Amino acid sequence: MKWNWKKNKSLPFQDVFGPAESTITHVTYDSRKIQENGCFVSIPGNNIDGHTFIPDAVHNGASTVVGSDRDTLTQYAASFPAVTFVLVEDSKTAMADYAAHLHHHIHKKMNLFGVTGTNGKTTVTAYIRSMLNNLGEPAGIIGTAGVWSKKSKHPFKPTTPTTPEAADLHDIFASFYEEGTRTVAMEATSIAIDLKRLHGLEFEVGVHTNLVSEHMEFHGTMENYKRAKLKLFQQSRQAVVNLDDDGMAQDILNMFGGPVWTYGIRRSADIMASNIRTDAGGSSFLLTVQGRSYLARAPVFGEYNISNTLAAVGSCLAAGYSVSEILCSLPGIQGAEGRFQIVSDYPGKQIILDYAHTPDALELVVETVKSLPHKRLILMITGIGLRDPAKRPKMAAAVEGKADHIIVSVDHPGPYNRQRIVDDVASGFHDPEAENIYKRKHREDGIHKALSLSENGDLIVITGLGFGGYQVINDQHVPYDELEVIDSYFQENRQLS
Ligand SMILES: CC(=O)N[C@H]1[C@@H](OP(=O)(O)OP(=O)(O)OC[C@H]2O[C@@H](n3ccc(=O)[nH]c3=O)[C@H](O)[C@@H]2O)O[C@H](CO)[C@@H](O)[C@@H]1O[C@H](C)C(=O)N[C@@H](C)C(=O)N[C@H](CCC(=O)O)C(=O)O
Ligand SMILES: Nc1ncnc2c1ncn2[C@@H]1O[C@H](COP(=O)(O)OP(=O)(O)OP(=O)(O)O)[C@@H](O)[C@H]1O
Repeated sequence: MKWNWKKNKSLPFQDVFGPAESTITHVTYDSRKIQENGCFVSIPGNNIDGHTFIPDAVHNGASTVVGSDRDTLTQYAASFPAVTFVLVEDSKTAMADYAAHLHHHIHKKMNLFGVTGTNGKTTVTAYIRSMLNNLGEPAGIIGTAGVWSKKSKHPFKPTTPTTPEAADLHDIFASFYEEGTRTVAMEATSIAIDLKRLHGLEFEVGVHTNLVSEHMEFHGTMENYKRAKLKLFQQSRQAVVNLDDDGMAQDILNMFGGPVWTYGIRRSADIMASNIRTDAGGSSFLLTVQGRSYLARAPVFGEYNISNTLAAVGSCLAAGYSVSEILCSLPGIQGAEGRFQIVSDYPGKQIILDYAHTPDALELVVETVKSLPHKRLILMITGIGLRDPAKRPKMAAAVEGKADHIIVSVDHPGPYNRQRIVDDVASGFHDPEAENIYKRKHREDGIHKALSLSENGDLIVITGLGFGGYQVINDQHVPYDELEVIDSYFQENRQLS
């Protein structure tokens, strides 16, 4: 696409140096991804200033370089006269605007659901996707579980854990649109919102799950964290709000002017669930929508997943589906990988994998599994190197005395000392040296230890960040496959002491 920077008034910028016209085939923030006729957006990062990589980007074929540092751009414009240099006030918002322009603002033709909240985002997006697909509306998801169109997993290589950078998002929307997936349920994390990855998007529905303390290492205070999440609702036409949540439900209701569907189990709301009964195949419950009740069934476990189901029901109601259509789609609802995933490949072993990585999430999972038949409960919990260290001992406190054996291990150590992370978690137990507590510095060893402790009839519950395809070790994304790790135990029948 040829861009004439001076003539096209819809492209915001402050100044242009070099040729006023440039050909652009892709927009990216990473010089290593630049190819012929790429538009490189230099972003001042946490580690290094993206302006440093301008020569690399030009060498790799950039026709256009965007940045916010006037002096640097004018210097490079003199060295590379064939390249267009575009000065902007804010590189991140410019990147979102330019990526949208490159793809002819296709996002405006798409039906976007944005899900925010501390816990449950991935699950709710997966539920919405499966319900809409069951209802005949091709829907995809974008989030921690990866990028899935209606058909299959997208070959997108993530550079962020959950919500991709704006340039990547617009590429994904374009490829979804091309293959006929016009509806997307995506996770809208507070960090992504603060870092303007969602700049310019308009959501048909903004969905809220809950707000408890998380990501303090980024936001610093709960107020900042909440403020970031609230911004999603400034970009949404309708809202789905969990009234059971004390963290931010009322704040959304106070600020939001559009149509709202509220949901809740403990508090009166537009959409409610009661009389919840769980069996080996899932849960049955009374679904009440605006005062009328219906018998509903869904293959989900635990009250929190009923709550997540209500969020998905609210999203489908907001999208215009009737209650009877929704009731038909509920039995086909599907969760995301690793979210209360039951592994039934190994006879005699009952294994449940769950992404719980906050103290609250951990408590809920343990409460839920306790209602399933079992002899002993063997539980693995983790401390996350790359997240707020203050949370680590709280993970132990959340489960103390609630399992027969507890294994403490590590997720995403990053550059941090593994032993320190394990010890930080264990310090939350009254007696960190108790004989039913085992410390393992590597997730793989923790899982093998849990399996080696188990006998027939025991329930093995492995929690933490085992899904996503990698673990961050130092500054490397090292490939990691949870199911392979489990399988290797049975292949080797290894017994760790
Ligand atoms: C805090 C944060 O969001 N960091 C993201 C940010 O990294 P950074 O600011 O450290 O980047 P940097 O290393 O200083 O580099 C600066 C710029 O130079 C560029 N560069 C760098 C090297 C090079 O050779 N060429 C080049 O052009 C980089 O692409 C970048 O644009 O830009 C990188 C490139 O996109 C991201 O990979 C990185 O996400 C890291 C991996 C991360 O962990 N992000 C987390 C905090 C995050 O975003 N999490 C949220 C919430 C998760 C959840 O709760 O579920 C999420 O939405 O994922
Ligand atoms: N509605 C909920 N309330 C509380 N806890 C929940 C809820 N839904 C899920 N959880 C717990 O949180 C864990 C993570 O769930 P999920 O991946 O859906 O959340 P998330 O918000 O996407 O988290 P992340 O952004 O960190 O990936 C689950 O495995 C479960 O233990």
